[in-house]
Amino acid sequence: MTELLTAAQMRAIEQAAIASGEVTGLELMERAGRGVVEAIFEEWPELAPGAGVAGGAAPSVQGTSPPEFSGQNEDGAHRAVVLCGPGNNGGDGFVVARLLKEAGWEVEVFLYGDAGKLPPDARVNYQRWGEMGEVLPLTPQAPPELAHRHIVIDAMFGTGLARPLSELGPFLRDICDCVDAGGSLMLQERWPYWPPVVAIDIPSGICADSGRPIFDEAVAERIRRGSSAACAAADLTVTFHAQKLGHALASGGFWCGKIVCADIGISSPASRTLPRSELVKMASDTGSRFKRNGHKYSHGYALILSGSVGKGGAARLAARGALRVGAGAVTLGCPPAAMIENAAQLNAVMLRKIKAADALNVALEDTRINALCVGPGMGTGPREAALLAACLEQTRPGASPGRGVVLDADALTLLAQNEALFAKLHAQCVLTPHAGEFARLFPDIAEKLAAPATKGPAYSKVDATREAAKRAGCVVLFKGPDTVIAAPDAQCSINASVYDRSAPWLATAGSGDVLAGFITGLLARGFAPMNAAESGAWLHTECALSFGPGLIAEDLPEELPKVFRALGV
Ligand SMILES: NC(=O)C1=CN([C@@H]2O[C@H](COP(=O)(O)OP(=O)(O)OC[C@H]3O[C@@H](n4cnc5c(N)ncnc54)[C@H](OP(=O)(O)O)[C@@H]3O)[C@@H](O)[C@H]2O)[C@@H](O)CC1
Ligand SMILES: [K+]
Repeated sequence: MTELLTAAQMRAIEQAAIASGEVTGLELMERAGRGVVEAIFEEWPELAPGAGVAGGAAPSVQGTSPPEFSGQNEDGAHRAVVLCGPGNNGGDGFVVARLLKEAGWEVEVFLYGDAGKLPPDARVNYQRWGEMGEVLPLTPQAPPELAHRHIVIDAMFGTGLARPLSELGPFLRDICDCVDAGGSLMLQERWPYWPPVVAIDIPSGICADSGRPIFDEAVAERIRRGSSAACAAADLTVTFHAQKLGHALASGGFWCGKIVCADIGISSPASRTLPRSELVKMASDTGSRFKRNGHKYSHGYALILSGSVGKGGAARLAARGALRVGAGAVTLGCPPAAMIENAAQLNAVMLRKIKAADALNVALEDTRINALCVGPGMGTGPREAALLAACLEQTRPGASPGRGVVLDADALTLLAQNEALFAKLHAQCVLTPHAGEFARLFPDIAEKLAAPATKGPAYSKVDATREAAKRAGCVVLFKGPDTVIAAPDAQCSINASVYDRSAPWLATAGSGDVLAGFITGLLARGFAPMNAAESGAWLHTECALSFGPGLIAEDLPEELPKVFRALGV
């Protein structure tokens, strides 16, 4: 997990740096533009000065001839189109145009908006560029030619996007087409028709706080007809200082392509999110550190409630996850009829008959049990509702011993159906809904999140999860490729499986049950609910990355020892 900022936080950091005299806005813009150019040359070394493409043919692929068009003008220069917008994102674009021109490129610059209204720093860079080349108007009626160029720079809108880019939609479609068509091709193969698109800060049209494209009904209709796009896709996005929420949430990761964060030399207040090093430390705590001495029960004891005959797989996966993550002992509590089935499948996990709520209360007289997991494969009948009520009662803050409880799957369905149960939620609980479960539990919040984003900053998954956590009075882990974890006091983390942490194979049956087990095991180890949820989610992704494609849920707990070893535990 890395520190992610909102657009407002980034502006505040920038303003503080300027106010302290550390740097001027103009210097920041220069560094931003330089960061973009450096990232381009790093990503495509064949475009870097002295790489041998300029003045010669485009590099060939595996000894084959270069494409008919090699992309250079008659002087052999590389060619770039820079699309600038009316704010400081456009200002960055003018810097990039100047730096590329200084590197010998042929650069065409277009401005969307009125040059007279550019903010001061952008205007200075507009004027500096004006001494080197012309600026043409970017109009939807006469969009610039993108083919036969080496790079397209999207500097139209960044963190200041406030409204839908309605009239630019058809042109954005062309940009998306470049990215779509070129996606699987090597750079030299995509030329001359599909130049790579480099977005400055964030692809234009994407809200930096939510990762959602901002569009209105008119654009939505045009998108449905295929004649428009809501935002400009990118092959490479270069952002500054720190990634923004919109790079990780919703479809942000998809539209950004690859992301690079350029250092523009400003210091900022300490991170309020959990850095990776902290998680590594916490992950280490789940392994050897707490196990240097003591006995199994001093490492935590988890009780996982299971469903009836034939429904025990989910709870068994959770139990295995809890044990592997480091709980000293794990018991699976199941209806008597399911004992034989579970006994045939389990060894290290212990078994106990729990027919109904009274049996659960007896089981919980064992004060060594300090974490519970309720819901995976459990069922949603009256027995299960009573079990859930008993669990909530037995884990309430102040009860002795202190216990944490993970509520997943069928427990979430029961909570959605039963207001009285929902009202019993408390600070020791962790809810782990996927999108469907979240919508059943918090329909009004889900509706807000699903409503089209028509202005920025748009309502985000972070907003939704925070609101849900506050209402429920407990930690909510809202699953997805952009998992968001929030506590009632508004603490929030994102565990996004995007970019180099992308693990689409994690979307496999039973994977959520293992996650519930990981969190339960960490609660048993004494982690606070928020830390247990954050670390569980992070380890879950690490296991998926470590295993790779082909992963099934059973593999996740078995991968943990390898992940711990890699962490130096
Ligand atoms: N913060 C930092 O540290 C650094 C920031 N830097 C850079 O600054 C960027 C942020 O600049 P920014 O604030 O000027 O916002 P930006 O995205 O250029 O757009 C604002 C303009 O767009 C307009 N507008 C909005 N929506 C519109 C629409 N739908 N259709 C039409 N117009 C629309 C809006 O108009 P208004 O709403 O004011 O009427 C305003 O004119 C940031 O992303 C980064 O690239 C770097 O230089 C280095 C350090
Ligand atoms: K942009």
